Amino acid sequence: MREIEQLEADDSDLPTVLIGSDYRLLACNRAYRENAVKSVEIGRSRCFEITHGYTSPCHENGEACPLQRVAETGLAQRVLHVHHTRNGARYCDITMEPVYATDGRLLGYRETLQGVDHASHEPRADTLCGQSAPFRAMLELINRVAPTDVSVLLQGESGTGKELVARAIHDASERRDQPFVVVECTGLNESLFESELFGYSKGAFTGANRDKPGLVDAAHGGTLFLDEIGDIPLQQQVKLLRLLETGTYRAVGSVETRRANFRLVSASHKNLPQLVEAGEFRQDLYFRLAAFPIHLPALRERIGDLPLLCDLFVRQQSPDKRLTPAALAKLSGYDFPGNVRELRNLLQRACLMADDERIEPGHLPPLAAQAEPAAAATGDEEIVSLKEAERRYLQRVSRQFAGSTAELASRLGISERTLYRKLADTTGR
Ligand SMILES: Nc1ncnc2c1ncn2[C@@H]1O[C@H](COP(=O)(O)OP(=O)(O)OP(=O)(O)O)[C@@H](O)[C@H]1O
Repeated sequence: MREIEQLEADDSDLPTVLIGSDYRLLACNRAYRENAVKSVEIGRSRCFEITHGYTSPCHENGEACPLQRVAETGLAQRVLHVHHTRNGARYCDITMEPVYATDGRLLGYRETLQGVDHASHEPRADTLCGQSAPFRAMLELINRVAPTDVSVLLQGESGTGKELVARAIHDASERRDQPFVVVECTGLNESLFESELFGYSKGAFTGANRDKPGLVDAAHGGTLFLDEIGDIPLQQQVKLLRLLETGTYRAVGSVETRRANFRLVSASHKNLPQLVEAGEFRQDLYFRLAAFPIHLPALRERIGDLPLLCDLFVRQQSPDKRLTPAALAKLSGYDFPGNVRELRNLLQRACLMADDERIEPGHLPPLAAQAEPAAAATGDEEIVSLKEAERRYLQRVSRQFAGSTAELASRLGISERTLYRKLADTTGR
C-alpha cells in the first residue's frame, strides 16, 4: 500500500489518481482533488463521475475508456478526453498504466491528467478550436510530438491552420519561453535565402555595412517554422539539408562556424512526396523534415466543427450577433476551398452586413454549391430516406434563398420554429 501513501502525499501539479478495476478511486494527489468539480470520496467516487459527470463508464457514453483498454492489454494507454475541471470543460491528455504490488498482484490503474491549453472544444480565441473526429485525431498527434524535439511536417491546404498548429507545438514544448520564428519560404531567392536564414557579416556584399544576424540566430533555443517549404528551389534545399545534417552554419561573408539550436517545424500545402517523385524536392531533405508528419484536415473534412468555428468568429467580430440556422445551413453545403481562413473572412463580412443581431443567409455572399451526386441526369435516382431527402432539400433551398428565415418558413408552409429545428438537425452532422 506504499503506492497509495505516496500518491496521497504527492505535491506535484499534475493531477494523478489510482483507480480500481471497478472504477472506484483508491487514492489521488492534491492536484487531482483541486482540479475536480465534485468532491472526491476515496473508495466511493468513480472516475467517470468526477471527470465527466457520467453515471456509467466512458465507453458506454461513446468515448474510449483507457482503463478498459489497459485491463485488456496490460499496456499503458494514452487518450484524449474532454474533462470537467474547475476551469471549465477542457481537453485533457490522459495517460493510464497498470500498477502492481511487489508480489505481482494488480493494485489498480494510475491515471495522470495533462490539461491541453493550446486547443479547445468550445469557442476560445487564440486556441485551436474543434470537436470533430478528424480534429481530435490531429490534436492527439500534436500532443504526442510537442514535448519532444522531433522535426514535424504539417501538410494541409491553405487556410487549414498550419501556422496556428506550429505555434501550438511550440507553446506545448519545453522551448515555449524561447522565440518562435516564422520563415516564409515563398519568394526567397538564392542570395536572400542564405542572408535571411544565416545572416551576413559587414562587407559581405555591397550595402552590408554592419553584421546582421539571421533567422536561425533569432530562433536560438526556440522553434524555427519554415512555411511553404515546398517552394524552396533545389539549390537552397542543399543548404538547408547541410544545416540540418551538421547542425552548423556560417553567416554570408563569415568564416566563423556557428552551432544552431532550434526545433524545426515546417509546413506545405503542396504534396511533398509527389514533388520528390517529380524530382523537384530532395528525398533526403524530405525524410529529415518529415520525421513526424501531421495531416491538417480541410474544413470540408471536418464540417461538424462548422457551428463551433462560426460561433468563435462571429463572437470575435460582433459579440451580440448570432448566425441563424438557415445561414449555418447555407454555409454547411459549401466546399470552403480557402478553409478556416475563408470562413473567418466570410463571417467578418456577414457581421458588417447584418443590421440587427441575426445573421441571415442573405448576409452571406453567393456560395457555389457542393457537387451533388449526378444521379438524376442518368435516370438512376439514388434512393434515400425521406428524412435524408428533406435534409438535402432544406440545405439546397437555404443556400439559394436570399430572404430571411421567416420568409423561407412561410414559403415552405411551416412555422419559423419548425424550420429552425429542422435546419439545426441539418447542420448537426
Ligand atoms: N482550428 C482552428 N481554430 C481556430 N482558428 C483556426 C483554426 N484553424 C485555423 N484557424 C484560423 O484560420 C486562419 C488561417 O490559419 P493559418 O494562417 O494558421 O492557416 P495556414 O494553413 O497556415 O494558411 P496558409 O497555408 O495560407 O499559410 C487564422 O486566422 C487561424 O487563426
